[in-house]
Amino acid sequence: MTDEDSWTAPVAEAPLDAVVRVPGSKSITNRAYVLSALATAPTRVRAPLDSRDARLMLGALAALGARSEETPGGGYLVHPLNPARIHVEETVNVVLGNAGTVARFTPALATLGSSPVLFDGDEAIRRRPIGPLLQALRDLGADIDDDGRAAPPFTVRGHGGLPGGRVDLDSSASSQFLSALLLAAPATEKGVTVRLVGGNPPSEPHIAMTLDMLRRFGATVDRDGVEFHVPPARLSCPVYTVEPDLSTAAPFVVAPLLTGGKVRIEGWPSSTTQPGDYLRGLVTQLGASVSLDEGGLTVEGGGSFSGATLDLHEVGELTPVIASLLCFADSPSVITGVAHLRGHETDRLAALAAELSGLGADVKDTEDGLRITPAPMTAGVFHTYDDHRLVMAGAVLGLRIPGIDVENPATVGKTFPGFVDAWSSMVTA
Ligand SMILES: O=C(O)C1=C[C@@H](OP(=O)(O)O)[C@@H](O)[C@H](O)C1
Ligand SMILES: C=C(OP(=O)(O)O)C(=O)O
Repeated sequence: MTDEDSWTAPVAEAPLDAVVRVPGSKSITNRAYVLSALATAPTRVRAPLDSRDARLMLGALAALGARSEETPGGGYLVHPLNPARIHVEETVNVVLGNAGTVARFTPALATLGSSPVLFDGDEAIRRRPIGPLLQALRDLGADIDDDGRAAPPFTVRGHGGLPGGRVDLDSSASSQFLSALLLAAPATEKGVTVRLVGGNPPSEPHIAMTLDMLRRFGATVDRDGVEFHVPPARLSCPVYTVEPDLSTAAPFVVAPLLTGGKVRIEGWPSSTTQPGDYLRGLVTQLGASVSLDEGGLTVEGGGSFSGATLDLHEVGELTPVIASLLCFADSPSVITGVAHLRGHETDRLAALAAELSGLGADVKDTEDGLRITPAPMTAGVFHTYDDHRLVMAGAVLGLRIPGIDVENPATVGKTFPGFVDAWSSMVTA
């Protein structure tokens, strides 16, 4: 049952036997759009994600002077940024929603124009970290006015280009700070050399994704440990095809462990930088059998599984779904390495501890993760804090527990507007 406010997640009454298609990767789509806007000729982005975050990115780029048009057969043709289209004196608005990729990747682009650009979004994005990125952009020559808030709303005043140069960056709160500097680097006058200081950035696969996609658009990228160098470059990539989103696939991949039977995810790439590929190893460790062929990934599961100690530092966005899964293990689990999740869409560690414990499991948030001690769980409301991945986590619980009412299911539209239908079809297939 779905109404505007809640959705009763379906229980799997029998082992699953389903084939699922998930939409394009948010992270690849939004990088492809940014790089297309910085290219010298239009790029056709094929099979992109169509969701709130992806639309916000297209909207931001349009506001900054890079228009895009839908192409027959799906996807978008993204035209290069034309800084001259931004009129002096008029303030341009970029709407961030709660999209980390839009908030972190687009401010550098506003330095290329010649008018003030105001960045703001949902209440939640005002609480997410961005200060070290704004400071690094200033160090590279950007003119940014944030009234000392180190948060949206802030204004970037374009002066027709970003000088670039060497900069130290603490990217420990989000890998997106580093990705943002690297994505913009080819468009700077001197290129950019970033030296990481502070703690190790999370989400290493997303950094690898940034480097890989820069290279595909023709940039040169050198990495020497904690130092990255990207010289100025003329970017181009006539066609870019987006992979399915393997993080969005997470609840579907783990489902057979809870229900038995099998689920096939179509289009799983044989080689990828996406963090979601970690799931293949994880579900194997938990007793599923997994086979990857040219057409996709098949996961077959069933039976009980033991808890695990997992460092999810590199794949933090998978935590909500994995935490729900581990509530059904036959021994306790510990998740570490994800302190930065307190600065995601919501404080995910606090939210998961509250919601999973509220339904009966014993889940505690620690300084950098979760301690999960399984216990019988019962029906109730699973609050989602306007976080798409909490909707997915609630759906996973519902496979085994009747009466899980997932609050505000529409918020899953950040990355997968069709999630509720796709999930229900999988469960009833
Ligand atoms: O660069 C990206 O596309 C992303 C990087 C990660 O951010 P953090 O490093 O802030 O966790 C990830 O969690 C987010 O969903 C997408
Ligand atoms: C952290 C996430 O999103 P964002 O791109 O807004 O950072 C996420 O999708 O889990």
